[in-house]
Amino acid sequence: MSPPDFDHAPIHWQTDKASDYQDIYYHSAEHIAKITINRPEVRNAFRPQTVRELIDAFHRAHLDPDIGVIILTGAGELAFCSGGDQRIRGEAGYQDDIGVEHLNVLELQRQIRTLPKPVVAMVAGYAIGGGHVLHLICDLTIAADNARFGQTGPKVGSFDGGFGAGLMARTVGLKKAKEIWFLCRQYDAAEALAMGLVNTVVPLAELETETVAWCRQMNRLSPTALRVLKSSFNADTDGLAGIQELAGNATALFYTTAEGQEGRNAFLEKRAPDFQQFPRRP
Ligand SMILES: CC(C)(COP(=O)(O)OP(=O)(O)OC[C@H]1O[C@@H](n2cnc3c(N)ncnc32)[C@H](O)[C@@H]1OP(=O)(O)O)[C@@H](O)C(=O)NCCC(=O)NCCSC(=O)CCC(=O)c1ccccc1C(=O)O
Repeated sequence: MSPPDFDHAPIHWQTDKASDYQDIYYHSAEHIAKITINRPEVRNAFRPQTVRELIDAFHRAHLDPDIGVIILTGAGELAFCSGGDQRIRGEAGYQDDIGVEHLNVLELQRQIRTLPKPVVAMVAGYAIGGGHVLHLICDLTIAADNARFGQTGPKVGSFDGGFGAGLMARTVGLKKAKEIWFLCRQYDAAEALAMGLVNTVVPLAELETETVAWCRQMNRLSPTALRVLKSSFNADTDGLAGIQELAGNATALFYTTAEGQEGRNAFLEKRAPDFQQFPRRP
């Protein structure tokens, strides 16, 4: 008899009743937060309000010490996200309720990169345009077998020359990244797996179960090791901001040591610090 598979057991999400999001859902259970773009009528395209709410939800999951891993997904089976809502695209960005034009998804991208917890994209259906970039930014991607991936920028008069181009090239290689952007083709889940764009492909009916299993496995590991690894993977791509994130982790760890605390204590006690007591390790 095989042992019980707790990783794939059902999960019972708690809905957050306190938040008044219009465009997203926030669920949590077992140290996992699940953030869902809920605009299925437009294949989960985002508007400035959607992005504002996503930033708020990620901030919340970031600050919650009970959350170890975050899932980003889209409502329904037809799409993860179809990028910026083209119906409200103005002359210089996406218009909010009072007509101000934004490209605030770029802020969300940076937030997911620097958030010190693993973020997993759970993709059913289309991940297209800015929605494709969002899954790319996430640390891992679990795809359903109905997933379809691609960029449309040069077709609809847009492009993402930041992470959308640079991180794509580092993920799938330069030639493939240029193909994705220059030809605006769509790729099925098997092709995405073959080019290293996703981590695994599962039947649609098993998408959430498998994603949760991966999250449960990560939640059993050292949060500090995962945190420092994430910033290490991102450091060179993200330049000084990446080094800042990695170094910030070193500073936070240093603060927890007696050596780091000696400096603070000496200042508060108005005496000279005694760093001679600490070893110069090889
Ligand atoms: C996603 C599709 C391939 C799905 O096709 P299909 O299943 O056949 O459904 P449709 O009938 O086409 O769509 C159903 C319904 O949804 C509407 N819709 C779909 N996508 C959008 C959208 N992005 N905006 C608005 N509305 C959308 C569609 O019109 C239908 O509505 P009806 O009323 O029923 O007609 C297909 O829908 C598709 O190709 N969609 C468009 C994909 C696209 O081109 N997206 C925009 C890419 S550009 C972008 O995302 C920029 C983002 C950004 O902010 C940015 C800015 C600066 C730098 C970087 C970025 C960045 O990329 O992040």
